[in-house]
Parts: sequence; C-alpha cells; structure tokens
Amino acid sequence: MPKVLISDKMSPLAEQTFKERGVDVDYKPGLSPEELIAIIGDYDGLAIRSATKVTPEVLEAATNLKVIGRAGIGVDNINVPAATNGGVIVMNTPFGNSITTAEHAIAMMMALARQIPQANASTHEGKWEKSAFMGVEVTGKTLGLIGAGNIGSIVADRAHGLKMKVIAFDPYLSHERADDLGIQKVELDELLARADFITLHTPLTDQTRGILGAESFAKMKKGVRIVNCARGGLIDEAALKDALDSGQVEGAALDVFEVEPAKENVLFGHPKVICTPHLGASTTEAQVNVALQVADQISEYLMTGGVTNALNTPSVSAEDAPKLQPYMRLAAQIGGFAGQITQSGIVKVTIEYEGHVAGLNTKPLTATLLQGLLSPQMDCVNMVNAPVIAKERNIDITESKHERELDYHTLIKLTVETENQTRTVSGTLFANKAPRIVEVAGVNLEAELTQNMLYVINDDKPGFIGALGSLLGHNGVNVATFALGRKILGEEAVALVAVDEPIKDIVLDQVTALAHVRQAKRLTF
Ligand SMILES: NC(=O)c1ccc[n+]([C@@H]2O[C@H](COP(=O)([O-])OP(=O)(O)OC[C@H]3O[C@@H](n4cnc5c(N)ncnc54)[C@H](O)[C@@H]3O)[C@@H](O)[C@H]2O)c1
Ligand SMILES: O=C(O)[C@H](O)COP(=O)(O)O
Repeated sequence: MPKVLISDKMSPLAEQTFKERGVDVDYKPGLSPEELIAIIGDYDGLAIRSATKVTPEVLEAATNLKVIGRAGIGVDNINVPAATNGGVIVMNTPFGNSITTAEHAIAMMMALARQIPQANASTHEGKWEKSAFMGVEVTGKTLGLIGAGNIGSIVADRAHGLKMKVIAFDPYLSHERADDLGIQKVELDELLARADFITLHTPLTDQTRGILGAESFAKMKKGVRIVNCARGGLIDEAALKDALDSGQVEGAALDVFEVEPAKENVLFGHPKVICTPHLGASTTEAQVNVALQVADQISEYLMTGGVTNALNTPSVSAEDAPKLQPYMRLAAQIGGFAGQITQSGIVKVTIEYEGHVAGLNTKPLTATLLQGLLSPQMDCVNMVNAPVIAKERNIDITESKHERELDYHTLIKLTVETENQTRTVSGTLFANKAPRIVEVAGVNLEAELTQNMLYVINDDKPGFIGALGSLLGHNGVNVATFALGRKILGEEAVALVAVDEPIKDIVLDQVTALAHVRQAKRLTF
C-alpha cells in the first residue's frame, strides 16, 4: 500500500480521502527540516502547502518519493528542478483557492481605500478619530493588474462589479482573452502611470522578482495604492517604504513577504501599511477544495498512474492511464532497445506514432521512449527528467502522428541518429496488449523482448544461423525464441535471440568472432 505524508496543516478531508482511496497516510504538520529529512524516505507521496520547504536535501533523502502534491498554487517552496532530476512528479491544485485569493485581494483593496484596519484599531482604543480616516471611493477608479491569469481575471471580474476600469500588464495575455475579460491590455509603464490601485497576481520568477521597485514607484501616479496577495519578492520592500514615506504611494496592503514567516519586516508598524499573514487561500471553502484535490490527485497517481496538474511531466487522465499502460511497456522496450544498441552521442530522435496509438495522449509515451533511450548512457534518468535531459543535451526531437493504419493497426517507430549512424526500431501491440518488436535497422522481424537477449547484425550468408545455434548450445545457453530478418538477400540481417540467462562476456566474444558477424550485443530488459 503506498504511503503519503501530509507535512503541512491541511483539512482533515485530505487524510480521509487518502484512506478512502486505499493510501496509507500520516498527518504530521510542523516538522522541522531535520525531522522531515529523517522520515521522508518512508513515503511514496508528500502533500504540502507553503510551509514545508522541499529542498534538494529533502529530495535526496526521499528515496521512495514519487509525487509531491501542493494543496494550493505556488510551488516556489519546492525545488522543482531537483524533484524532476529525481523523477518525482510535482503537482499543484491550480484553481482550488483562486476565488478565495481574489476575494482577499479585493478585501485588501477596500480596506486600503477606507483604512479599515487602522480605523478599527483606533476605535477599539476609544479614540473616535472620525476625521483621521478620510477614504477614497473605488467607483470609477482605474485598477492596474500585474498578471491576469486565474486570480487576476477573477479580481478583474469583481472590480468590474465595483464599477472600476481595469487595465492589465501581462505579456502572455492575448488581446482576445483581454477583450473577453473586459480588460485593456497595456505595457507596464502605462499601467504604472494610469492606475489608482495596483494589484499583483504573477508568480515569482526571474522576470517578476522586484517588478515593483524604486524605478517603478517613481513612474506611478502620486497617491497610488498597492495590493500584493501573490508572492513576497515581487515588491522591493525597502523601496516601497521610501515611496510610502515620501507620499508617492498612499497605502500598501500585503499578504505576502520576501521572508516568511515574516516575524520582522521593514514595513511593519508603518501607518500606511496593512498586513495579513499569507491568508490569501485561508477560507474554509478553499481549504476544502485544495485538500480534496491534492489527496485525489496524489492517490490517483499512486494507485492508477493517472497524472493531473503536474508541472514537470505530461498529464495522463485516469481514463487514459489503463489504455496507455501497454503502450508504456512498448515504448520502454523500444527506447531501451535503441539505447542499448546506440554507441555514440545522439544528435536527433524521430518518433512516429501510427494507427491506434496516434489517437492517444503520446506525451507520456515520448517521455518513456526517451527514458529508455537515455538510460543506458546515464544513471538516474526517468520519465520525468528524460525530456529535460534530452533538451539539455541538444538532442533534436521530432514527433509525428498519423492515425491511418498501414501494415499494423498500431505502430511506434523510433529513429535515432548519432554522429556515426542512423538506427530504427519499431514495435506494435499484439492483441492490444503484448509488445512486439517488428522492425530493427530497416529489417522486418517479429520478436518478443524478454529479460535477456542477444542482438546480432550479420551478413546474410548460408550456415550462419547454424553456427550461432551451435555456439550457444556448446556454451550451455538455452534459447527461448529466435527471431530473424533481412532486408535484401545476402545483405545485412538481424537476429534477436531470447535466452534464459544473461549472455556471458566469453560467449559474446565468441559470437562477435563468428564469421559474417558485424555487431553482437547483449541486451537486458
Ligand atoms: N496569497 C496567497 O495565499 C495566494 C493564494 C493563491 C495564489 N497565490 C499566488 O498568486 C499568484 C497568481 O496565481 P494564479 O493562480 O493567478 O496564477 P496564474 O498562473 O493563473 O497567473 C499568473 C499570470 O501571471 C502572468 N505573468 C507571468 N509572468 C509575468 C510577467 N513577467 N509580467 C506580468 N505577468 C506575468 C502569466 O501570464 C499569468 O497570466 C501566484 O504567485 C500564486 O502563487 C497566492
Ligand atoms: O500559492 C498558494 O496557493 C498560496 O500561497 C496559498 O498558500 P498556503 O497554502 O500556504 O495558504
């Protein structure tokens, strides 16, 4: 039974869902990094929010870990490249808390406009400072969104309800989508110059880090109010303090901080700053959503191989997973075969999907082919990191799909080009479930790959098959199946021999020394 650790505070519905799906679960929020490292090796899955930091050290200790599920959106607390290298799938729940966070941003904007937190504190102190808290209306004002994805677009919708004009800076937002949202797409400088309120809704990336700093504050309308419910680090906090002190910025409402948990901050105590402790996603509804979703997604993956909302591997729906399973075995065999007969650096890989397979989700199949292909050349390659490694190695990958059926109702053909040669391997499924290799190096044959194989390329000459059979028999090698093929009489022929034990070096040397043998290799699957 797979085992999952929930290491952050999460709705009890997550634990309940794991149990219902047949997954063993431990709920241990608040572990120190050392405690997490000490126990993470026992788990197949990890469910977290933003408090757990999944560092390379944690991942190194996570020897059984297959999946990390983030009950929420931001994954900046997870070292995704290290997870990818370790073959660990990272998933999030991209929509479960969007409405809640958008509502928090709107609440923060209204609180800023009317100084509600400051007025509340003063009133509780019995001061009755009616004239100290003059506010502004939002009706008719311009709201500038930096980032108009899931949350930004919900904020825009709510702001329209408040009769605000909404403009947005988001380089990835199409004009069509902007029109659908009733948003005017603008460049950042125009947004800074026009907005009365600015809200941030981007992830923290190299491009967005410090997107609001001294230079941007100087370009803003005097008296602008700023809301950040996205990520600390988007705003240069020291520069914001200067802009607040000078009156350039009239107020700031912050849910997120450069360093969290934020116990100290240059903005704390500032009369124009409103703060909440990363509460954007903290509603009953959102926490139920994300807990249920993350438990469901992790369970699905561990129990059926279905992949939803993964950030570092292709998705596989629960419906597709069983259909893909035999193809995954076939892809692993084709890739593994090609990898084992490839002797030099790979330059180009072409994958052709024909017939039935072309109608399926082939991304996971491509990842599995690449895993098989690269595995003989390096350790630690897996389905998750194989496409990344292939890209890092500048391997040109081309994929094509033809749903038409040719000689086979379904076929995967892999062509691998190295600096020295081009090799092809093709395979099909018999009875829709049994992988068969049906072509190698342009030679048609029909072979079932078993654990131990001998692969021979030879000149098609009389007596060769007998000589090979005798040699194997003489060395006590029992042959399970023998597949043969040739392209043209007298030219290159291929033999794929399934044997019961791994071929010993001494036997391989003798096979290589046989007359007419061009290449002999021991293969394992
Ligand atoms: N405070 C909280 O508790 C809380 C809760 C949920 C989400 N969040 C954070 O809110 C942010 C937005 O979440 P989302 O679900 O809307 O994400 P999303 O991916 O749907 O949207 C992000 C948008 O940012 C845009 N973007 C990316 N780079 C940009 C750039 N350089 N300049 C301008 N725009 C850029 C993208 O095109 C996209 O439209 C994330 O950082 C997320 O972690 C915070
Ligand atoms: O990215 C998110 O989903 C939010 O930052 C929520 O974080 P939390 O789950 O720690 O509240």
